[in-house]
Amino acid sequence: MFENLTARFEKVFRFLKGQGKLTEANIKEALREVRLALLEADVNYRVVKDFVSRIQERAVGQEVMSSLTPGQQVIKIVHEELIKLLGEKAEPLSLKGPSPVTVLLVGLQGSGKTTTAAKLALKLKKDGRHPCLVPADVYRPAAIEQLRVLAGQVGVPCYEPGQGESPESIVKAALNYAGSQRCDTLIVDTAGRLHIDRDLMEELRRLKQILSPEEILLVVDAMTGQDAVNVAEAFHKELSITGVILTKLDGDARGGAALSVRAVTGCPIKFVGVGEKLDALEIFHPDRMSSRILGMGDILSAIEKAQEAIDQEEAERLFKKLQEDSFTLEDFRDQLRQLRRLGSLDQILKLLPGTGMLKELRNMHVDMKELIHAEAIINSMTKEERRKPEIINASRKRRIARGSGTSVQEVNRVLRSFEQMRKMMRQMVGTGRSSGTKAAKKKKRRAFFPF
Ligand SMILES: Nc1nc2c(ncn2[C@@H]2O[C@H](COP(=O)(O)OP(=O)(O)OP(=O)(O)O)[C@@H](O)[C@H]2O)c(=O)[nH]1
Repeated sequence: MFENLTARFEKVFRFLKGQGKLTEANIKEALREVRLALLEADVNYRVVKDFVSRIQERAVGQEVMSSLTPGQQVIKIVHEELIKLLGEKAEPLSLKGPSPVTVLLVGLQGSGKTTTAAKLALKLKKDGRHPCLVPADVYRPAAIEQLRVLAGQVGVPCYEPGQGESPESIVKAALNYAGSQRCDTLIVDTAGRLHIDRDLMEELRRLKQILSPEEILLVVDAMTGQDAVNVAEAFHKELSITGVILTKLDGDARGGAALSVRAVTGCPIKFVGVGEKLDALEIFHPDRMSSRILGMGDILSAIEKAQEAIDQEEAERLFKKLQEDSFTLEDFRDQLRQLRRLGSLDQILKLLPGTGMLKELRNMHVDMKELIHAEAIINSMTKEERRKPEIINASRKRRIARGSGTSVQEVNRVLRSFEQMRKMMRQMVGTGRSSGTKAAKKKKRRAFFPF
């Protein structure tokens, strides 16, 4: 998402930076490009018009014209205005009411409500809360089963409705159920329709009345572009939603919904869904998103993602072993496991400045299958072989390949990677004999474990 928009912005910025002195005509030309880029990204027309005119007003003013770096100043203004458009700052969930507090999830069919309910439960659980899932979508029985399965995967309780129970009765019973399970937060998944209709809105209003939810979050599919904004406007009018969760931001939607929803409805985007996996829900940070869209990267999110996946203590332990030259194939396997947890390296690369433009990096990804094979190969070795790989001769290689269901070539590849890594490390740290200063050693360690 946003790739086209980012490429267009980068082009405009190159043009602006290339001008020693900016004239009003230059700025107008650049802003014409900005306007076109936003319209092509499916941003709401009114939003684009206001956004561009705000930038124009500031860009042709004193602030820029008298500056020594006018191009940079305009870029700064675009960045600031984009942050404002996206909502200024991250808006956390408000879960302060008496226990259990309720989060009501609403939205059209297929927007990702059920998945998002489970993702949210996982996030709250990680934050130390005790959420409970409530399926109130009685029109699609599979939705109840889907939520029950997801609750099992996330490890949170899920209320089981009785046969033919109405949504109103489900949520009333779920309030008692939450008490019995010592849950402090109810996350209620409601029914979706293909279009907004009267019956649905009335049902949602009744649920709202029973539950007095702290949060009513509208789940919208970013891939639906302008429609997402219309849906948000309609739900807000009927239910006074407290926030929006934009799903499928990992897809190739043009991004218009993300850029218009806040401006059109006045409701904050609180979370974004960035994948089908249950941990693919992120807090929406307007400043980080703005940097990402403008091709300035989003280093903070990249660091957070990597830190979540990498066990720092384990990384330190492995580094120490490398430094002491006592790194074995067992340690190599531990490291591969960490890499596997990192999962989508390509997602992290996308968050780094400039890399969005590099095609080869964009297409780069950690080949999970290869990592799994490498682990199986190491698992098929004896303890002695893992500690002293030099004893692995041709017949041992054949045995290891058979045992791991791979080939001798693959075994050779793993052994080669392991050797290369050791060699590289010896060069970097001088086999632990390096008498570098503490700071130099720290720098070397960073070079190896960039996170
Ligand atoms: N790529 C991607 N897929 C998502 C995301 N969120 C949800 N999905 C997928 O979207 C599809 C629909 O999600 P559901 O959670 O079943 O949608 P729903 O809104 O509950 O649908 P109804 O119960 O029919 O109203 C599923 O295949 C999800 O895996 C996301 O952030 N990214």
